[in-house]
Amino acid sequence: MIEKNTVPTLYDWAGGKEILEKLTELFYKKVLMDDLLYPVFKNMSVDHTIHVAHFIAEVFGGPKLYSEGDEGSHYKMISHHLGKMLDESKRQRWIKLLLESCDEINMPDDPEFRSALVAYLEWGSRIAVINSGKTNNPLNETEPMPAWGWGIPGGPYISNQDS
Ligand code: HEM
Repeated sequence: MIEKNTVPTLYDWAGGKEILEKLTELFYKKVLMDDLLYPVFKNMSVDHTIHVAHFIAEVFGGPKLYSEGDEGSHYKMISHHLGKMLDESKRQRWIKLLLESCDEINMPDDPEFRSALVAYLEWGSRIAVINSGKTNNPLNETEPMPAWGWGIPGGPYISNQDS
């Protein structure tokens, strides 16, 4: 049970680094078995799976696993999407497989967490599609990493029993 006056980060509530690494490991297994997404990801780098976990971890308020640990940046992440020519059908499949993976590894499914998670995935994936049609990176190299929070709900679900 969480204290009412201490709101965890999305990263902590999700289960931290281990759960996010487990999530992307399962997700990219599904991606590589998917007819629509296999051609997009068949040449992905060996570090891709772990880098995406670390990127999301950092955006969700965790340690700087991507920008410091992996020497990444928001600019570099955007660069990876340039010219990939993604479209809405690929984006929707990507989201579907990711959310299926969340359920299969029993990530928190309270309304507040899933609402914040889906909002972030919608935002990030739509930006990925937009940038995939470009050849030049629209960001400055010094652009900070995005940061995501709970939004209006303000924190995870607390049942009436706990109040
Ligand atoms: C919230 C949404 C997304 C996030 C946070 C994200 C994150 C990332 C990151 C961190 C990388 C770089 C990995 C590295 O440093 O090695 C990357 C690369 C890439 N992403 Fe995304 N991505 C998102 C959405 C998408 C979507 C919707 C697609 C396709 C449907 C996509 C396709 C790719 C591809 C093809 C690469 C390059 C893989 C490689 O060649 O190594 N991404 N993404």
